[in-house]
Amino acid sequence: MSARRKLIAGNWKMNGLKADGLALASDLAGRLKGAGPVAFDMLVCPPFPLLFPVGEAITDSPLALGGQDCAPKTSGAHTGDVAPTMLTDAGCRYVILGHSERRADHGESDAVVKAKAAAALAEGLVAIICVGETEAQRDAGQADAVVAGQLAGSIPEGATADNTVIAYEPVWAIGTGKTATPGDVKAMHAHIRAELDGRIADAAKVRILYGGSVKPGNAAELMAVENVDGALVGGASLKAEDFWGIASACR
Ligand SMILES: O=C(CO)COP(=O)(O)O
Repeated sequence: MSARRKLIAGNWKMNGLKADGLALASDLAGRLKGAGPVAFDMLVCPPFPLLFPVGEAITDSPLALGGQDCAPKTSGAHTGDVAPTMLTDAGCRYVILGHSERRADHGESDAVVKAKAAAALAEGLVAIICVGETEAQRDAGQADAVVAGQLAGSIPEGATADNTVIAYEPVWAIGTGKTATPGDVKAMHAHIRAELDGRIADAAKVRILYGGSVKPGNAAELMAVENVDGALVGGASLKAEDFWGIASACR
């Protein structure tokens, strides 16, 4: 039994309008309330415009709220950006940073991710820092080196097991229906844990999530893998039944 409590995080990405988000979050909050003590923490990360209404709808629930990105600055002339303070103001406790879609769509480098994470930690948010290799990098035998480089470049000073979570999301497994094998996941999560040593205080206590086509049907197998401390879920987090099914696979 791991001392690390599992975190089941839903990344809604750019999906859903207000009514959808409210219905989904309220459904999950209701299930959490009805379930009594559970073996996991549950988090939803809606698009920015939904943070305030969803946050208000789940105020009295253990369901946690997170943003999908934040700026590396606290305020000012940065059109289109969202400050970490704005996330906490909306009720967020977490923020996803360095997701491969942001690295690809917005050219976010490790240095940018690190600056964002530093700003998030300064605001008291928990940073979920995403890493993962592309299919070409894996095929070339570079997966371990790529992930080690991302960890070295993206983790800010002051990171601890309490304020930082790592999410391993192989790019080729995101939204493709392909999942890494339990053996590959075990090897990569052990590699990540070893790389965290010396970079994060209490590295043994850091939660390392797996993400990439996690579904109710494969969750139990993946969540049982050593050093897998939860899931970062995209598509299957948009249906309460599926997301709850994934969480229920946690033992
Ligand atoms: O990118 C992901 C979560 O951040 C994973 O997305 P899918 O679960 O849709 O593959």
